[in-house]
Amino acid sequence: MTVSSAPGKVYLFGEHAVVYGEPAVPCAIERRATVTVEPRDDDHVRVVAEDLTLDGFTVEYSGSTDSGPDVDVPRPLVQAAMGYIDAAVDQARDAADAPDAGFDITVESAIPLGAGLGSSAAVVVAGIDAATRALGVDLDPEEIADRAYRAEHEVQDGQASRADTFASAMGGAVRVEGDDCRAVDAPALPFVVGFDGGAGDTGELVAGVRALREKYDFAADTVEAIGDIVREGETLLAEADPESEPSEDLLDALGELMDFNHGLLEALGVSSRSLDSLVWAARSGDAYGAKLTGAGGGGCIVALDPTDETQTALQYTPGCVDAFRAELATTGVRAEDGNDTKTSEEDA
Ligand SMILES: Nc1ncnc2c1ncn2[C@@H]1O[C@H](COP(=O)(O)OP(=O)(O)OP(=O)(O)O)[C@@H](O)[C@H]1O
Ligand SMILES: C[C@@](O)(CCO)CC(=O)[O-]
Ligand SMILES: [Mg+2]
Repeated sequence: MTVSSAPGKVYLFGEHAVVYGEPAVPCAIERRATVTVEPRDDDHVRVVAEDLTLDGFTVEYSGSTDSGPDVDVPRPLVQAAMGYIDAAVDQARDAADAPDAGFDITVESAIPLGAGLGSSAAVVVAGIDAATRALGVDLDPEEIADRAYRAEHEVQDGQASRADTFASAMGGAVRVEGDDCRAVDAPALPFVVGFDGGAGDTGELVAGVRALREKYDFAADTVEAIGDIVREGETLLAEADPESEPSEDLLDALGELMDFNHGLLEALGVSSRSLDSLVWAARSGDAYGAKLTGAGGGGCIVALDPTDETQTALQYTPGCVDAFRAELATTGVRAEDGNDTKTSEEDA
């Protein structure tokens, strides 16, 4: 049996624009998805995913995952629920050159679904790691990131960046611009997350931005302006000492850029009334800045505040179902079963 976990993420800056080649800075956070894989003697795949909104279900199917499972649930719902796991299974079979490998898979996750914290990327990254290790293949985190990107790209109809999957596989703060993905040395930022209990459809929201960008030059300019915000923000991060607490000046400047970034995302139509209300609650709670994170439509906002004030303000805001501090996850994908050669090599 192999068990792997991978973290979710918040975007300090740059979601959506990253799909069109602008840079983005997502940061992995200590909320993880854990995938347990047991190889089977046949070619069946059996998935237990208790956190899915279908109230938890169990399916069993054989052969190619293309044919889909035979269960009594509307097909689009199952596809939405199963697409990422299916794609992770396909990637693992391909990496191990074992097209007929079968698995029993259990998914457990502390990352709310569709809420902008990268639940899909974490499940795919942890799933590929656990399933390839179950087949005796040990991929390095960069290769898992690449395969997880291909999985998200496929499920999201060709509309995905490498940002979520790279952050989840590598951990820490990262910078992604097209195919160029790298770690960023950043001080530990005091992230506070507010959750409105909702979710957005990543594919639909990305398609909406794409349509606006094609219709209006000023929408294309807005996407580029988000890229300018990211470039400004990464200059600030590069000047900061990654070993020290972030200074008040740095938090002030980053917060201003986050507020601006949220405004541009709002203009591109991916915010919502409840996300805006959480953003404003965080700002009046004394956050240095606040913005939606991830695809938007509903879900989470991220704010910067080293004190408890923003979290408290969010907790008292109608429509906020959860508010918590999100620590930077310094480790990306990792084995939870003691069988990881990646970690043992580092230890040696
Ligand atoms: N615990 C889980 N078990 C099984 N599948 C999951 C789980 N968590 C997420 N998924 C898969 O990921 C999908 C949600 O991914 P989606 O990209 O829409 O949102 P997200 O990744 O949470 O947010 P964002 O991409 O905006 O950061 C779910 O529909 C499901 O297919
Ligand atoms: C909206 C988006 O930029 C982030 C979703 O977390 C989509 C992507 O990068 O694939
Ligand atoms: Mg996602």
